[in-house]
Amino acid sequence: MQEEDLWAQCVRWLEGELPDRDVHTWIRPLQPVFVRDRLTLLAPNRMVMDRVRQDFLDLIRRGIRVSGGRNISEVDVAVGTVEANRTAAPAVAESAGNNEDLLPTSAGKLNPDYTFVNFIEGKSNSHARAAAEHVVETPGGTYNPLLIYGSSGLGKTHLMHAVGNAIQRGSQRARVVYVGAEQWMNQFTSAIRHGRMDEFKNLYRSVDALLIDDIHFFAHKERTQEEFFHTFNALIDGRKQIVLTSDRYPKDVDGIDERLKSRFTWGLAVAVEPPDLETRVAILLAKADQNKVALPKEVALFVAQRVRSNVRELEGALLRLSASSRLRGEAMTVEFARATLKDMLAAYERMVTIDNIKRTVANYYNIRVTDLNSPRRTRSLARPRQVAMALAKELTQHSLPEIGEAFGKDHTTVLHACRKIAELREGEVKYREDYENLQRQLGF
Ligand SMILES: Nc1ncnc2c1ncn2[C@@H]1O[C@H](COP(=O)(O)OP(=O)(O)OP(=O)(O)O)[C@@H](O)[C@H]1O
Repeated sequence: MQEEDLWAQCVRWLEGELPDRDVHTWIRPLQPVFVRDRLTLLAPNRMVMDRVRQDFLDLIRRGIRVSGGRNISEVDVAVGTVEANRTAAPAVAESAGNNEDLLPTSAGKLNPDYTFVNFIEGKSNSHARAAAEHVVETPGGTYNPLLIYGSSGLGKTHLMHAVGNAIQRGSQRARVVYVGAEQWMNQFTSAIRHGRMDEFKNLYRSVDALLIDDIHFFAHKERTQEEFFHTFNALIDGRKQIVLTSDRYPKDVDGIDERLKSRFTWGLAVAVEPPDLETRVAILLAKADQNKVALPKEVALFVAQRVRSNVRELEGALLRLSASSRLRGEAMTVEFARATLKDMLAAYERMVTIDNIKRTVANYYNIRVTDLNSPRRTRSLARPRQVAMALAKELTQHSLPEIGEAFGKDHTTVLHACRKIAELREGEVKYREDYENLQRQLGF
């Protein structure tokens, strides 16, 4: 059996064993990588990795066995992603628990494919991209540190590497170090254990550009934060560039020291948002082109209309399409895409109904679903209602009048709600965060 089919079969088996929600939230985001008798499941972030390890790994192992994968002797989970153009080589961003990692020689390598040229620009990421390009022109200048924040799979790491690659190209001698926050912490603890703190400090304080991914990981790690605080100060004082990524605006990350939080936003903190439809189509077409996959525009549109949560999932969909079309020798039509991505699309469609949105929003704001339908206009109800309407417009295929009807309002009220929420998200971090949290809870 093809390895890809083995995983697909295992997922089908798991569907019979687990609630839909668990399959959608924890199992589907995993990307299988088979190397000989070993299966590594790449999780999009640490949270997924930890949860899968804790609650689902045994069941997954059973699923692999009953799906005919008896030759697979080891199954594990790591954080990482399969790059579309290197199917067999997983870029494992951080492998948890490897405390023996030491010093920057073992820091992550810059990914040469993560360049500005390969980064598709859209409304959702143009600020972040412009800021990143500015940093390349004047490293250690005004945008120091540059902090890029936003949900998973939206190109933060890509942009960070693009900065590193460009600085490196500009000066071969520049010492650019990229490292995940977790790896940095492991190196730090390892340096303490082995009495190599001087070496650790010297190395990290002598770089020209330090790129640290996922700094939200520093939350509640006081000693690591303390050490990072000193590294940070030394680099900023020396006018060396720092680039950071985080899954949230730093002020909203609990468990990070206030001094550090404020330093994170000394330079520029810039968000990447989920890409709009046009950008999703452009990304799919560009990735297809890079990988020499003949992807018709209408298929790109079909996929982009449905796979909306993040770019990594778009890449996953493209990978599946190109692998199956090659394997089966079938042309890439919309029908073919519909059949090949059936599971993935079903999960999306199942998740997002207006009722589901109402339930999720009501739960988030601690109000009752019936409050969302009531004509009362108090702010505490009106805002969640507007948020629910805006989510319904963005995440479902329903028209404005249909959404209006579901809330007992007319379509102009829905339109007004969408505009109002867009404006609030633009202007206030709190609204942006609430909206993104809700999108995430709804599977986007
Ligand atoms: N605008 C874009 N153009 C081209 N590729 C993109 C774009 N945005 C994201 N990608 C691709 O999507 C994948 C995921 O992006 P990346 O790893 O940078 O996300 P991230 O925001 O760092 O996510 P995480 O927080 O989970 O680490 C990468 O392969 C990246 O190349």
